Amino acid sequence: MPGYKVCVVGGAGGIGQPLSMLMAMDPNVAELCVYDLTIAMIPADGVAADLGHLNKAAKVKAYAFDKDARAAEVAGECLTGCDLVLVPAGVPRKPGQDRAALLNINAGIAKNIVEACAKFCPEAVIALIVNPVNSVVPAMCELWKKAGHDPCKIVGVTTLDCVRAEKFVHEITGAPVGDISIPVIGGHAGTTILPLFSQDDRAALSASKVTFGKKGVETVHPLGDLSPHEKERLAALTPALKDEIDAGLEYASRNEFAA
Ligand SMILES: NC(=O)C1=CN([C@@H]2O[C@H](COP(=O)(O)OP(=O)(O)OC[C@H]3O[C@@H](n4cnc5c(N)ncnc54)[C@H](O)[C@@H]3O)[C@@H](O)[C@H]2O)C=CC1
Ligand SMILES: O=C([O-])CC(=O)C(=O)O
Repeated sequence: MPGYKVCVVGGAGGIGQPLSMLMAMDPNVAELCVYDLTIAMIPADGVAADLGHLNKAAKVKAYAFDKDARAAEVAGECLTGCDLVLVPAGVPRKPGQDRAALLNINAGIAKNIVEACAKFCPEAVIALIVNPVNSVVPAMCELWKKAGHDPCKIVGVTTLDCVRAEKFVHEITGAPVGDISIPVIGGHAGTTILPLFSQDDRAALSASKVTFGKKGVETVHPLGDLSPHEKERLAALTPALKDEIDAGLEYASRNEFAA
């Protein structure tokens, strides 16, 4: 087994806890860091203690930092040597709010963490779950590039959209869930989420249009054939997606990692 070191930042939160459990159960993971704030509703220490009792190989450790601390100053032990940093740290939206409203606060949280990754684990793949994914990912990629690092290491996580599309198709068609494979393109926000139902090949393949390798994203695959309806939806969503990417780039133009 490869024996990877993984950190889940926001690891005591709603997404972070089950994600940390999945990581602790993965035989590829030798070391798991559950990183959160000292003010977190559930203490990182408790999450790590419970996960550390799973009869799995991963060694689990907790890190909790003050909300005003700079990760680049305090998170050295936690991040050094990480192969993968998963980031569900951030504020979730409230009913009626859209994901874009979270940009300023969550980009600040992501920047604090990604800046520390640039210092302590610049070779790690950094997977951003924090919303709005469509803006936070381009923002962090730009800042990462400005700091001289390879932007193929920064990815957004939207697997949830594939999982949902596959479940809905299963519920409607009754086809076995394991046989359904629906790629989803367009990003992770309201109308920009475009499931390509026409490409369901019933072939239990990964729904992803991206191939990962040691360097992060190694191949971005073409979209393949789209049905007329999908082409129409893609044309309609592109301006919204572009605006969200531009909002991220605009954030990056006003900010940089602290020296
Ligand atoms: N990409 C996707 O598919 C999805 C993204 N999300 C996004 O993930 C984020 C987290 O959602 P939930 O887990 O439901 O929220 P939550 O509030 O339950 O958990 C967030 C955790 O992040 C921690 N945190 C906040 N600031 C931090 C910082 N500076 N450093 C370290 N930890 C920090 C909090 O203490 C908390 O434990 C939200 O932005 C949400 O919109 C949620 C679901 C799916
Ligand atoms: O809806 C949200 O705010 C959280 C999220 O991204 C999702 O569940 O798809």
